[in-house]
Amino acid sequence: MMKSLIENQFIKKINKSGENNMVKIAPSILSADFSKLGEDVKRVDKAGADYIHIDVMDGQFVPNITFGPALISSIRPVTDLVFDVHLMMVEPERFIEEFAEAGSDIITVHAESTKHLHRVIQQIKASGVKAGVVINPGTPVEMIKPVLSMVDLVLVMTVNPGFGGQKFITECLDKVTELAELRKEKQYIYEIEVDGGVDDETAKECVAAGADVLVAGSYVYKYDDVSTPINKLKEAKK
Ligand SMILES: O=C(CO)[C@H](O)[C@H](O)COP(=O)(O)O
Ligand SMILES: [Co+2]
Repeated sequence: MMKSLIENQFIKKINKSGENNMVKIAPSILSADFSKLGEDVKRVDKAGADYIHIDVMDGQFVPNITFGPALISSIRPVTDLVFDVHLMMVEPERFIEEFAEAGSDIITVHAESTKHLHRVIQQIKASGVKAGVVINPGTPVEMIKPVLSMVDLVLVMTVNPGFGGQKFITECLDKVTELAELRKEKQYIYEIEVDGGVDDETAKECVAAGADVLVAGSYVYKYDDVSTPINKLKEAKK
């Protein structure tokens, strides 16, 4: 997608106090119907989604296998929405250029997945896309402090990664609050995204803690009319 369009959608909504005016919704296609994936992407686009969240799993970092760059390329023509690509793979540095080429707009890497987090973030930025860092429920914010000034997005996992449809882990919200406070104090520019177990109820807790972007898979795609869950999630900030 055009770089200027990404800038528009991505950064502009962060105002001077470091808080977004509205919450963004990132449906996870992990819960879409893979036999008609393009259609399922179009449906959430039409229903007002902000990002398309794409969960890449390698069967090693997490006990599940999903998509690679070829799938991202194949759905790229279907929508202009930001592709938010969540890499759950060991040593993501091996594939950053391929995922950027395939049409990613944001690539997020797990702090636990590489020995060279700082270098991978540099690599993502050099490939021309936004860079994000992800932390598992068992990982403290302390571990990513050295890279917070470099990233465009911080993703706080609110389930252990690997599967959709798991129960929300409330304790992770303390990290969202900590990241929101740090952003204000240090004038960082990252968005704070939460992923896992998000529905209309847990969304309110996420937004109250300081989340700017809500990933939701099973909650969105269980509805025939996906505008219903997307609107309910957006109401979490009203
Ligand atoms: O990264 C993920 C799992 O590792 C998914 O994005 C997440 O689980 C979304 O699914 P759900 O909203 O159903 O919990
Ligand atoms: Co995800």
